[in-house]
Amino acid sequence: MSTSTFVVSQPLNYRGGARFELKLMFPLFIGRVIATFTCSGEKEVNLAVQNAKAAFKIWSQKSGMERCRILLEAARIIRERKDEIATMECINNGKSIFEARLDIDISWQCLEYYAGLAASMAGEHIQLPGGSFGYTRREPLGVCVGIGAWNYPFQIASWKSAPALACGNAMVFKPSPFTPVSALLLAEIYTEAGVPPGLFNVVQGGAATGQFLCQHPDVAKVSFTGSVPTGMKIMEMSAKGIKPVTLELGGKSPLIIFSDCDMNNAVKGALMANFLTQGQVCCNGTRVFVQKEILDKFTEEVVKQTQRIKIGDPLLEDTRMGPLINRPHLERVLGFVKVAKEQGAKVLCGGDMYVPEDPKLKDGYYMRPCILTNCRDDMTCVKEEIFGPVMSILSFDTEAEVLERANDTTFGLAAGVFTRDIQRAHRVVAELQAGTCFINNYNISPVELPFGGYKKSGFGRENGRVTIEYYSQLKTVCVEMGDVESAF
Ligand SMILES: NC(=O)c1ccc[n+]([C@@H]2O[C@H](COP(=O)([O-])OP(=O)(O)OC[C@H]3O[C@@H](n4cnc5c(N)ncnc54)[C@H](O)[C@@H]3O)[C@@H](O)[C@H]2O)c1
Ligand SMILES: NCCCC=O
Repeated sequence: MSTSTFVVSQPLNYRGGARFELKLMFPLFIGRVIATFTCSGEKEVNLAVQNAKAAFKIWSQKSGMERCRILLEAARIIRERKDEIATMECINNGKSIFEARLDIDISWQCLEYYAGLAASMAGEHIQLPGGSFGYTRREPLGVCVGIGAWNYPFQIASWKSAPALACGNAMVFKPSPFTPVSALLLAEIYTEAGVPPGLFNVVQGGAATGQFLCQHPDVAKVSFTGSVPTGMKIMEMSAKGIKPVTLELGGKSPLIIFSDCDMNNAVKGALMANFLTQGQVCCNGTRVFVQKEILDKFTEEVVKQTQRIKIGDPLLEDTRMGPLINRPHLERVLGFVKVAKEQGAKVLCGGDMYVPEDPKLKDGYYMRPCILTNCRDDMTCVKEEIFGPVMSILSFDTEAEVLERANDTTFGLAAGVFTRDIQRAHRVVAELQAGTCFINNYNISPVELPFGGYKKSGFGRENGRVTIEYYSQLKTVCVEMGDVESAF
């Protein structure tokens, strides 16, 4: 597959175990149209939900072990087709092939993890007086909807569908219209692995399609990944149907670097916290607080390493940064850099458009990764989610001061701390108002650990054992072994 020739010719909607055609939208890769499709309307959404309902009847009757075997087989197929899926993801999103492979690894690991839990899902037995007893059953919810963002298309589809299917649910998934391609591969893999046709469906489209899904009376739950403003709308629509929601939203996370840190690791951590997927990562630690004593040394080293990041064709092995998702987004990110300068920040590197020498990449939405210094907490670049490769460096004196400033945000997705002082590390993370905290690392995603936000970054969790609770409901059964003692 090559950067200049890739075009999708197969249909991009998936219902009842097969692809079906609709045409109109035009996702781009490096400035070129790679596929066309039309948004699913009310009729298509309804058909997908009906297909999912029919498949749910079969799937929910299977034992945990039976579901486990099929999910393990799907994980095996993903592993076997890793390079092909990663290539598709790279073209779908623009992230480097190196990173796309990591995303696919995390995806099959997620399926494997929930396959394991499917077999061990169980309720409780509770002894009551006189030989009576009660027990609980963990039951699926029904048809769940997954709505995804464009930054981790395959991984988001996996993180939502794996726990949903493990619990016995069916799913209708809507990818972002900017990255419609790779969720289809997951749908085909589930079918090949043996799920009933219709268990995992893909409907393509934007806001209107998403609304049809959220408002559908036969949908039992919505799991959403995306921005805070859209999250509010999803919650409002779900509230009208009393549907449980999981909201994985945006962030503006702090990364705190104390002067006693291992400098090498802290610099590597700051790069991991800011420049994966061209900086388009929800949990990025974009507010980098550095203790005054090491500010100059840290800044010098982080700039040096940022300037070495290889930007270019994401399909090449040594590329670490591809193009941003589209032109409006690139312009938005560059706009943040412009405002930062106007507000007094100093650009130490990058922050401008980048035109690769390779002529086939010339229409791509590239920018050079940017480091801003002289930042203040009240600047726009420090307060708002930029969702691009822009790191803001802020200095601090004391632990108490940095904690107050780190928590001074309406977001609460993630946070990180670098220090060699183990007691300080735990004391600081205990005070940080964030759903996911990293000590001496950043932006790693072990599927065994729950991931999700505090405050406006959302609620509910993905990954980890706890997610079973977000895709199932508890039934209590009370069993009388004696006679009824009537009050009447
Ligand atoms: N917390 C997380 O796990 C996580 C992960 C990835 C991205 N994000 C966040 O996602 C945002 C970037 O993604 P985006 O630009 O795709 O977000 P977005 O909110 O614009 O869109 C997300 C999805 O919602 C759909 N949508 C839009 N309007 C809708 C509506 N009214 N009803 C139903 N669906 C609707 C879109 O088509 C898309 O599929 C950032 O804020 C980022 O932080 C969060
Ligand atoms: N590695 C998963 C990050 C999800 C947020 O964008």
